[in-house]
Amino acid sequence: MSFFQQEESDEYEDVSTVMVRNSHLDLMDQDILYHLALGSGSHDLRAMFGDVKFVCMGGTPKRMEQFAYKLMEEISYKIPTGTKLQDISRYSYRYSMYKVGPVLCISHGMGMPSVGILLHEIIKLMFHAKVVDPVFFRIGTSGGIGLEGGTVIISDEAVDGFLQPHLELQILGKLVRRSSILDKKLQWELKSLAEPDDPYPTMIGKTVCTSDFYEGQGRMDGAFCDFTEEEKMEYLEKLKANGVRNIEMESLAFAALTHHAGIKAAVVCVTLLDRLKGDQIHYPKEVLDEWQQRPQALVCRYIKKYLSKRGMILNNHCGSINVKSPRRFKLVQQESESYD
Ligand SMILES: O=P(O)(O)O[C@@H]1C[C@H](O)[C@@H](CO)O1
Ligand SMILES: O=c1cc[nH]c(=O)[nH]1
Repeated sequence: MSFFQQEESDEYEDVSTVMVRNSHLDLMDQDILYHLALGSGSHDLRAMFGDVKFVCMGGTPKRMEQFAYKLMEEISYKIPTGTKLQDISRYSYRYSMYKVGPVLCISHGMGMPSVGILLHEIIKLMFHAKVVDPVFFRIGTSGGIGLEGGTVIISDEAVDGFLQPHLELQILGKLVRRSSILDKKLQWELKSLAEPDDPYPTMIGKTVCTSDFYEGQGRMDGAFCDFTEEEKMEYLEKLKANGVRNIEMESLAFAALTHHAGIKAAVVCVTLLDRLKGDQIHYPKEVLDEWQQRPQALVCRYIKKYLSKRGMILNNHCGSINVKSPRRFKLVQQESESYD
């Protein structure tokens, strides 16, 4: 029996809207989500985003646009002929955001400061829109530890370079720690969706999150390097011995901030190389593009399964859904531009 069969739908029953932990927001007459080019005064956030169930984030605008179109196909979400998905945050010139029925697909840029700013604003967006129990995913890339390129890792824990499971923030000149906890059950549900035919392994493991791609990840090919090959290998072997499967740059902030907001979240990354064998990412673009789609495929299966189980897979015309569904997905007005 699969995980999904064992855990019947009550595990997913909607129970609460997203809460922010900031009483000051109540005193503001409007909240400008500056980096999203949205605001509670300028937009009807409830009407635009009230039906969101999943928020998917990844580094680049292109990946997230590609993911949005993949989802469209998978959940039969239609937009008017001759139009294309609109980048809702295009006027921020920071992040890109696409909405496909109940799924938001957003680029988060590189590193924890970038994903942290985005999470503050997306969590507030969920709050203003009165979104009920959303699930957040990061679909990313990473360096493998003793694993070949193309391996999919579902993070069971996000830790820093000292292997500590918390995010350290400097707030008002003081160090504040937030636990970087990810939802265990969600990890196993995702793992259960890896198919025997997938031509690559999918595994659960610990993820190290660093503040830098080069020296911070023990690379010797940056502009600077003050350590030896032996010191580098000693560190990477230590990570391996401690159950670390991959290294990337966002999971710690992603896990800590979603956990602080009480949001269920998962990090799914593909490895682009084995860091025990080298530093440079030398695979052809086509190979890397295909690898990047692997975490997307897993998350897509999860979303599809969730929606199918509730009779929420969309019908064949714009934004409508089955009558069984308790909520209606909204079609954010799409641009009247033809596909490129
Ligand atoms: O989601 P992405 O592919 O951006 O994640 C990793 C971590 C850094 O943002 C970036 C470094 O190349 O890739
Ligand atoms: O080695 C890698 C590859 C992708 N992203 C990272 O942060 N590190």
